Amino acid sequence: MASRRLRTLKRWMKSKGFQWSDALEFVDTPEEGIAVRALCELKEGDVVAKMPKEACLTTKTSGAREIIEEAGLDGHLGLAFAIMYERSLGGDSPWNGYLQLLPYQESVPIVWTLNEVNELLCGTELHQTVQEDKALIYEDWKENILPLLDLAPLKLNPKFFAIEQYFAAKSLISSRSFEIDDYHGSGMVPLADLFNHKTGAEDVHFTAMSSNDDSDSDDDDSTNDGALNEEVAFTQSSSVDMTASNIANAGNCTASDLESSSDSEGDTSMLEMIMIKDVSSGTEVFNTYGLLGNAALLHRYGFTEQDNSYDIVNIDMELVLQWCSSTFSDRHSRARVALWRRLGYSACGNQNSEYFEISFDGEPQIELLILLHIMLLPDNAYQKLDLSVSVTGNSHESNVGTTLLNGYIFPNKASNMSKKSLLPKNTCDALMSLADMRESLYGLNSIEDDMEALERCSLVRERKVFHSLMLRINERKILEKLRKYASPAVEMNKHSSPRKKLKRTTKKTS
Ligand SMILES: C[S@@+](CC[C@H](N)C(=O)[O-])C[C@H]1O[C@@H](n2cnc3c(N)ncnc32)[C@H](O)[C@@H]1O
Repeated sequence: MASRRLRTLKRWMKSKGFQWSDALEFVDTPEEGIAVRALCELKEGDVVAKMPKEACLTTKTSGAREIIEEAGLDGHLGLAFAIMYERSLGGDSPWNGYLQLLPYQESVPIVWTLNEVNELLCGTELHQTVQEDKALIYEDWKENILPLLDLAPLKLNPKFFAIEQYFAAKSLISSRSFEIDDYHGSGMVPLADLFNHKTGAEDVHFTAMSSNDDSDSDDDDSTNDGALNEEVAFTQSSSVDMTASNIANAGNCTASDLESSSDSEGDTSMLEMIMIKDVSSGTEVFNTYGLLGNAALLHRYGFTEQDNSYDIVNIDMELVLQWCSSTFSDRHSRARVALWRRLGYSACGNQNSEYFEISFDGEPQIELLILLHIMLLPDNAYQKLDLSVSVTGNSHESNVGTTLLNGYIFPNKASNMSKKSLLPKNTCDALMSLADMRESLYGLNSIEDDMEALERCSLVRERKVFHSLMLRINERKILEKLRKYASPAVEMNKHSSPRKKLKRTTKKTS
């Protein structure tokens, strides 16, 4: 039996022209919220849900459109204002039936208190990012939203536009919004946002047909007529309106396919959820929010996954320089870093925040290995290399997948060969030191303490503690693997996996 809030949502969706397969069931539990389940077998290619763009909550459809446009509130700032505005209308909002189902906020770290952020995220990839996010979000609100509350003709009720409401709206956007099209930008897509996420094992995809004609926007350069824009960031499906013409055998719960927009001559007014694999009866139907590590999942969606192979740990350039300063003079370190750069190497990030990635397998980025190696070169070897770079330029990469630096061979970026087997001992020692320094950022608790704490922790009652422990522990396990990688005693797997192309996803801003 569906919960009252789900029944209200379904009535609202029907009244707005949403369609969903009767083979989908929405399940609402107090512990886990809403999930979507297959009531019978679903087949790859089935269109299981259709959502009218006009019924999505966007800066174009909201009653606040004029205010948003006049105030120049772009992107997510405008969408957050639209959410606060529609919430302020209560029962008078056209989205009331949808808004009543949403949580007040999603428990993502931007809505945690600063104390919680400092305590729970200390040392993790998210700590600094979330501190910065909180400050930036506050500034955005103060600069753009607060002044609107003083404009009498707008008659905005300050209660619904306070900083807490802004943070809450931002948390809903980060965890539930979709990129709709060039005209609407990102928006809240009812029904699509009921599906939970599974990394790399999703069942449905969210698709949006680019609309060129339903727009009065002046950017006429959207050339992808009828092209399917696949949104990799989550989504789900919902059940079909029984009146949909192409539902077969609904009474017997045979999965029915809604007419796809791509079949119906590029109907750009509808968004769709399409099955990308067969799903058997009784199982949950998952979307994907992207191939994300735990830091990014917690940051945007408020949860983590056990054994997430997209996890990474970063070692900041600052930490590397700190290690250098404990062994070498500043002059030495600066000269070696400069040579490393002249050889054409760089770290991830930008000049203000450079970092090196350690993959889920504990493998450091090759650029870090080369920097450490150059840092540790004896003076005469350094001078020889420096001279040869001055004479021949930075032609240090050969074509055969390796780089030869003063007698040591390093694999090139694209190369697959094991890096460890080629590492000089002093580079391994430096890696060990860096692993220890990175580990110390987590504070006094050992990884064993964290694991015990996780065992005692209730996912339902202590969600923030649970997911932050999961993040910490998995990051620390990567550092353990880095130590193994750098340890001369352990024979490494010579067929190490190719580095996954991972970005530092935690730097995202909503
Ligand atoms: C788009 S909503 C999905 C529907 C949501 N379960 C609800 O109750 O409305 C995204 C949110 O669902 C939850 N969620 C999604 N996938 C999850 C997963 N694999 N594990 C835990 N929570 C998940 C997170 O709270 C996330 O912010």
